[in-house]
Amino acid sequence: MIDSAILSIKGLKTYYKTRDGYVKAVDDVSFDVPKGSVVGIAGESGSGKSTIVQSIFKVLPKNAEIKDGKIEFEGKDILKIDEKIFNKEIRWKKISWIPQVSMDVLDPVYKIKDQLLETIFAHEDMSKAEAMELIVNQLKAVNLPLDVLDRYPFELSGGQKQRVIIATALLLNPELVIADEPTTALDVIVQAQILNIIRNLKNERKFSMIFVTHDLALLAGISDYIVILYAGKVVEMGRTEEVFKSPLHPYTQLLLKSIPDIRKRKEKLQGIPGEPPDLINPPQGCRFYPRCPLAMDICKREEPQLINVSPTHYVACHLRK
Ligand SMILES: Nc1ncnc2c1ncn2[C@@H]1O[C@H](COP(=O)(O)OP(=O)(O)OP(=O)(O)O)[C@@H](O)[C@H]1O
Repeated sequence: MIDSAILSIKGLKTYYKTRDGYVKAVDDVSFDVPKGSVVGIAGESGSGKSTIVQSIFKVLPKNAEIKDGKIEFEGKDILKIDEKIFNKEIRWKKISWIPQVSMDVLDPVYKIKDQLLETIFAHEDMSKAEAMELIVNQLKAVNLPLDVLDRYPFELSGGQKQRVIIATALLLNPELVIADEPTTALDVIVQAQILNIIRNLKNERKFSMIFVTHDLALLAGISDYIVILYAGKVVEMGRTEEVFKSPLHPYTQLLLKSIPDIRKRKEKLQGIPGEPPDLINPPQGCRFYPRCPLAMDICKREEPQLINVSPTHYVACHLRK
């Protein structure tokens, strides 16, 4: 673990109980978020990204069970903190969340002003005038006109809604912000604007951040570290430049090959052949071996452990032993 980590996930196992057995969605995942840094979590759909985020923010669906592990925030295991205390003192105040705009987190029957006021009053003793001052400053920070305050969510565009969600997430000056696919479902131009806003606010306010995406290319411009997830396991992690310049896991290499390169327009894009495994009965050895172009015999039998190839770069692959 890194000494200056604001968040340290250790051996986290989050499973979902289903009629057919447990879905091992997050299976022994460990990584740190160094204070002040942005950690990107990337992986295909179903790799467990949202399950990690929901475990940290303590908003897992009812059939989820945390089977093992710790999530230490500022040195305290948040899994052991009582829900009432977590809600009053940590959720939104110290750790906050920017979900996908399509998740409809804004309540359709309340005006934007009332939603923002409610977030403040749930956590802070403050007069309405003070709260309004905070809200006005926050809207300016995300480049929204003040007239959105008297509108309902359905009267806003996708990009405007996402700005309101960012404003809400940053209202109470959190120390850790979890951005969970914050630009998915927005068009390319709006995506770039939202990323810029997040980047600028991060530089200004110096919070730490987890940035979840299925699009590895997005992380090049925003993250300091990258964690690559495959089927509920960390297969590689390191500084962003290490992962981009010398990807070691065949899965990371394939993910990088599937990023379009605007300089080589004619190059044919490669998807990754095959499907992720069934997480109720995952393969015994490496979970990637059925799709791995470099699979060896040992990969079917033995699960590769994460090993260091530099002080900050880790990979779990038998090729790297
Ligand atoms: N409530 C649930 N009950 C059963 N299985 C679930 C539940 N929620 C998620 N899963 C399964 O857990 C695995 C991980 O899902 P998760 O949503 O964390 O992945 P993800 O990487 O965030 O995917 P996406 O990018 O599509 O959101 C998947 O196999 C998914 O089908």
